[in-house]
Amino acid sequence: MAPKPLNIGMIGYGFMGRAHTNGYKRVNDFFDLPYRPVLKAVCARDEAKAKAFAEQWGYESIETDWKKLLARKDIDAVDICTPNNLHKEISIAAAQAGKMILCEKPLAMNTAEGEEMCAAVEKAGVANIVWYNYRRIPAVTYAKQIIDSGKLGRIFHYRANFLQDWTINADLPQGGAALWRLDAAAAGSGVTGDLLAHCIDTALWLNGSISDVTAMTETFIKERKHQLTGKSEKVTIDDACAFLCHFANGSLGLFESTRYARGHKALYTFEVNGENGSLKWDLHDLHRLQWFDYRVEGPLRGWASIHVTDGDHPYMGKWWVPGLAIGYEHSFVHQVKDFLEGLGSGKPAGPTFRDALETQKVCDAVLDSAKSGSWKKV
Ligand SMILES: NC(=O)C1=CN([C@@H]2O[C@H](COP(=O)(O)OP(=O)(O)OC[C@H]3O[C@@H](n4cnc5c(N)ncnc54)[C@H](OP(=O)(O)O)[C@@H]3O)[C@@H](O)[C@H]2O)C=CC1
Ligand SMILES: O=C1CO[C@H](CO)[C@@H](O)[C@@H]1O
Repeated sequence: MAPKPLNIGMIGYGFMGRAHTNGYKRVNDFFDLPYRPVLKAVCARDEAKAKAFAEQWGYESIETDWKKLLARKDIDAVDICTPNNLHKEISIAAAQAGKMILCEKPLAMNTAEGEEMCAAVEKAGVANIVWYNYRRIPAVTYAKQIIDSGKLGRIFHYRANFLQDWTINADLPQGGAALWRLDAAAAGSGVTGDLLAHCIDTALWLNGSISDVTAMTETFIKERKHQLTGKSEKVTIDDACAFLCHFANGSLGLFESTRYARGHKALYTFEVNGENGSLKWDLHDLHRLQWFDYRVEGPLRGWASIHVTDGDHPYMGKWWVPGLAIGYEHSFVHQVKDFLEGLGSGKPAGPTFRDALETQKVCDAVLDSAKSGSWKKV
């Protein structure tokens, strides 16, 4: 049966606007799905840029006011690709307008906002998902399958890093286009909500819930010129954050993120150590899963490198031939695929707003702990 059209209204044409649109455009060419995204409208304040984006990527129309987009009868699903301070207002209005919602991460600026957003989508009964896309890199999904099969046995340790170096320059301003991530009013927090949120989402998915945390944060450059006011203003986001935690399954967690790790652009790694084995993954080598199986006897026991590109690996059967790798952008194609399949089957793909609220709660506990210098329950 031909897939049913699903009209997308996307807000924001930046980094994520491109990544999501690429996902919408390619997904039906590779996967058999009950729905087909239709690029109905893109919305942003800058009309000329929105028009140029619509032309280049194939959107049928543009809007410059997201409220007008939500009022349109021909939009089924709203995709929120704006800075974090708009996620709540747009999500709640979209839910009230009966639209499905695909919202970028972090879900919200804080837990209180996230709670309101969950209440709104649940009251309206609209499909919802948050773009924690790293779950859908085949090697990460495969790690989930291995852990869920029980092969690792009891889990002792979970550790993750997300390292970047793009804010070391003290002359970099804060606020405004592109640099909104340095402005707490637009971002909510620094690396905690921007980068650790990804690590936390993956960790909760792979290793279950986190009970309590102790954290430290640092803001290395204390003042930066603000692009919107033109004045030098205090920087209130966290430039670096590290935390320890207990998972409900008894394992210990260790997480670190910074934008001051010279030489690292986007080094996301995680490692899980269990009684029978360990797993390691690295975004720079994203199709590979390192696997140590203690139950292998004799001199062959050691770290093995699984090239997650076989037809029976998650998602891979629909791409090329075994052995040929795919990349970062495919995680967004896979997220669209899972969302559309969830609509068809009635079993919603995660992380839903409610799932992503758990990540938000951990982020808030981490920031609270760093402020108070004490352990915080999640
Ligand atoms: N899942 C992931 O791995 C990633 C997630 N993200 C998340 O995606 C979101 C967007 O990030 P990113 O794409 O990098 O941001 P960009 O700065 O690249 O793009 C932001 C977009 O939002 C638009 N925008 C801003 N304010 C408004 C408004 N009031 N009304 C309509 N449009 C508006 C801007 O257009 P204009 O100025 O013309 O209005 C711009 O197109 C963030 O929440 C971020 O955390 C980001 C990167 C990776
Ligand atoms: O995954 C990511 C990569 O880095 C970006 C910032 O530079 C983040 O916003 C994003 O979520």
